[in-house]
Amino acid sequence: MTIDLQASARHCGVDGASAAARRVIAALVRAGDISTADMTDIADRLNAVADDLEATAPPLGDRLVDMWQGDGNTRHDPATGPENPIAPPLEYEGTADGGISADVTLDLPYQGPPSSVHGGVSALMLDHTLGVANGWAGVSGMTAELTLRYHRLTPLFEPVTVSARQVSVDGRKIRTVGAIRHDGRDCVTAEGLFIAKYPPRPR
Ligand SMILES: CCCCCCCC/C=C\CCCCCCCC(=O)SCCNC(=O)CCNC(=O)[C@H](O)C(C)(C)COP(=O)(O)OP(=O)(O)OC[C@H]1O[C@@H](n2cnc3c(N)ncnc32)[C@H](O)[C@@H]1OP(=O)(O)O
Repeated sequence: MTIDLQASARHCGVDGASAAARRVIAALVRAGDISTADMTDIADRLNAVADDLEATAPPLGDRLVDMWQGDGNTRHDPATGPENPIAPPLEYEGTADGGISADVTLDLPYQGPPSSVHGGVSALMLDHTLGVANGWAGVSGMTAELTLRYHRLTPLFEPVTVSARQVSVDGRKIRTVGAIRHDGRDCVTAEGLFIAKYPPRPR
């Protein structure tokens, strides 16, 4: 059974609020302390929003069940989740080689070297993309090993393509490869070993 590639993003509800929070995160990192904004006032207003959210949040167990509805891709993960403000978010489509890919432009919250993507962020995007490529191919598992090679800097502010495809399934061992590319050149390549096992979803 393959999975839906895109968690259906909504422009209202928590997706809309998460998109707004994503803007706030990027705007804060762009502003820094050399902005003319009154950061004390901004902190007060953001804390007021957090107070509202915390006062009305469901019990954690209920939210975990809600997050893990269905058997396909998730809506809350830190790579694609439309309801997670720290997700870029990646939006996948299928590719002719049976894999998946997403075009994404990252901004300052994801910076490592100057004007370049942080290596850990690249690792996050590739781990998740290899995992979803497995789901797309029909046999998925948990990451046992992820080997990355950083060939050149991955730029911020310009579109890059994150892609992956499943290469083989040997018993419970799944091998998957992927890359982050810019302007047709590899910035980061990945090889993953996944083991066909998943902890049960909270129900
Ligand atoms: C997020 C969940 C979504 C679910 C949705 C499903 C639908 C798909 C849709 C959407 C995809 C979403 C995409 C998510 C992407 C993110 C993925 C992650 O972040 S996963 C979290 C990080 N990974 C861990 O935390 C694993 C922790 N490790 C473990 O739990 C175990 O070590 C595990 C499961 C990897 C293996 O444990 P054992 O007990 O089941 O199996 P044993 O018997 O140890 O190994 C089986 C075979 O594999 C080899 N093996 C195991 N680990 C190895 C390793 N690190 N290197 C080499 N070989 C290894 C062993 O030597 C053995 O080989 P021999 O059968 O004897 O030939």
